[in-house]
Amino acid sequence: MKILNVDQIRALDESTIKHEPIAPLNLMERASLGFVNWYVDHFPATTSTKIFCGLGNNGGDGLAIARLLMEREYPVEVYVVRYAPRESDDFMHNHRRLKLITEDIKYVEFSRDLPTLRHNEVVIDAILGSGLSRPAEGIVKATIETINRAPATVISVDIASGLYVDQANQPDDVIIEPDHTVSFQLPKLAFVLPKNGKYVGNWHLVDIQLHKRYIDLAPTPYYFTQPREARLLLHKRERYSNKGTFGHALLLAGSFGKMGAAVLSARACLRSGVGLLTVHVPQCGYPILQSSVPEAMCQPDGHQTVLTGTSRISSTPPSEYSTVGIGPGIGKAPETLTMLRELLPTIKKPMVIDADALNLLSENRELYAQIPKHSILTPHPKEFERLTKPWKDDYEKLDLLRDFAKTHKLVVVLKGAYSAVATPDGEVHFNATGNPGLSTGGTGDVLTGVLTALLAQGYDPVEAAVLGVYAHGLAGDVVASQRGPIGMTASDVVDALRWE
Ligand SMILES: NC(=O)C1=CN([C@@H]2O[C@H](COP(=O)(O)OP(=O)(O)OC[C@H]3O[C@@H](n4cnc5c(N)ncnc54)[C@H](OP(=O)(O)O)[C@@H]3O)[C@@H](O)[C@H]2O)[C@@H](O)CC1
Ligand SMILES: Nc1ncnc2c1ncn2[C@@H]1O[C@H](COP(=O)(O)OP(=O)(O)O)[C@@H](O)[C@H]1O
Ligand SMILES: [K+]
Repeated sequence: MKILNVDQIRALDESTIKHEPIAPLNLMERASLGFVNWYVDHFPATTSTKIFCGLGNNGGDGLAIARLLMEREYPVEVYVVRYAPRESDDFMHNHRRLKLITEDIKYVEFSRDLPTLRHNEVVIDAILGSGLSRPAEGIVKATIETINRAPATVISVDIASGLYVDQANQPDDVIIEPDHTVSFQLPKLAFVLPKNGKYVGNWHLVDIQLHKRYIDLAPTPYYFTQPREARLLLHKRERYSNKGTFGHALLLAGSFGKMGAAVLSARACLRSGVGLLTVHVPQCGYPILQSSVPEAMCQPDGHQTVLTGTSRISSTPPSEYSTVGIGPGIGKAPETLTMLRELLPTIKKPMVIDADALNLLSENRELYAQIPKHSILTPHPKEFERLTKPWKDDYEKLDLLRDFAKTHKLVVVLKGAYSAVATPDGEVHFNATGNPGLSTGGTGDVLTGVLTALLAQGYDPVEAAVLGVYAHGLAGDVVASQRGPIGMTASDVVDALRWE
């Protein structure tokens, strides 16, 4: 699913009006009805509802929502925040229509006009929408502050008032902090950026049949992966397959005290369909891996506690495996850096690079050029900062991410809520699955195992990253639904991986 910018959203609106064709007012009615259908599903008709409307089309939506809820006999109070002398045409039309069914529209010009908001009521925020062009001030600011202080449940129409759709807010901007945002048809870039979490709440999309062809043709680097799209990437298993069909992966993982990372990664790799798996671990990890992951072959390093790449048993060179995954728990010993330095030029196929392998790279940036093209790197934000440089806001971070992936021709998974998969072409695919239960040690190692398995099976690296990140988050969601997010462990995530 595409994520469009604010100009495209406006043009999409116009394109829908022109091509369907539909009158602008009817489109507003459709959007408002979409919101109301969502509302009715979530809040009973006894819910005391206060709707705050601005003077643009977001306010027009608010007025139409008020009328539609009144028709459904919700106890509704309407407050129009009069911050400017001018109203949009569709606002005016809906204002007239609402006045036909109620005398009781309240106008807020001064702080004293603002009502008291209680915990058992719902506030609908339709003050400012995608037309936001400057920070909220004066009575708009006072209204937003009052709503934010209130114990009421807050729902924003389309986007929280004061939040920009696709550009950074300033730290002192006053923005609605909703419990929910109900937006129209397509997600907005602002919804998937970490700093905006409290200005978005839980977000929901209502389909208002905007012009499909416009959406199909609109150029954008940003996508939001839907379950249906992720599932389409899954390869089917042929009836006449054998373990050779699904690749032989080499995982370089673990060091003294961090063998768990190797175990988790290996288990996840096996749970993700790899045909054969060899894990190269320091000698101290040999009995651990052999007993905890009997399905994997284990190759002990020549060194007792860290990886050096040497082995006393005769072994296949890394370049001959279907793919190589490196990083979980390896530490940053000088010998391990030497191993990485020697390994990279020999590998000609995309590989998976994570954790301390990324940190070693960031301390030795001359190695970037040696990373096989289209490899998958899986930094969390701190690791990504080490690989690049600090950013001033989430938008600058996104630019850095796209730039890094493009410059080095890599697939970069920037992990976190809504993990972002950046492609060598400069696209970014945001992932929807996952939850805060995954914020626990070892879940990143699990992801490395998953991605290594997919590359070994011959998945295209971008598809592997999009599908793997999706399946990993989904496993986390399954665990959260069974036992709640708080006690989730990385092992639970491995066990919950499913490929269907
Ligand atoms: N596209 C879709 O899918 C559909 C969209 N629909 C709805 O339309 C909404 C967008 O409507 P919109 O363009 O009228 O914008 P909105 O934010 O209501 O008001 C802009 C006005 O506010 C002003 N203004 C700006 N910042 C300000 C500030 N800080 N303080 C005070 N004023 C400020 C600004 O002034 P200006 O920048 O022109 O000087 C302008 O006059 C969208 O969010 C959705 O709800 C649906 O109905 C149909 C389908
Ligand atoms: N709040 C969250 N919502 C969704 N996914 C999350 C959240 N927090 C963490 N994750 C996921 O959990 C994993 C954590 O990886 P990482 O930080 O490398 O952990 P570790 O190094 O302990 O293995 C990533 O895949 C990340 O996307
Ligand atoms: K709003």
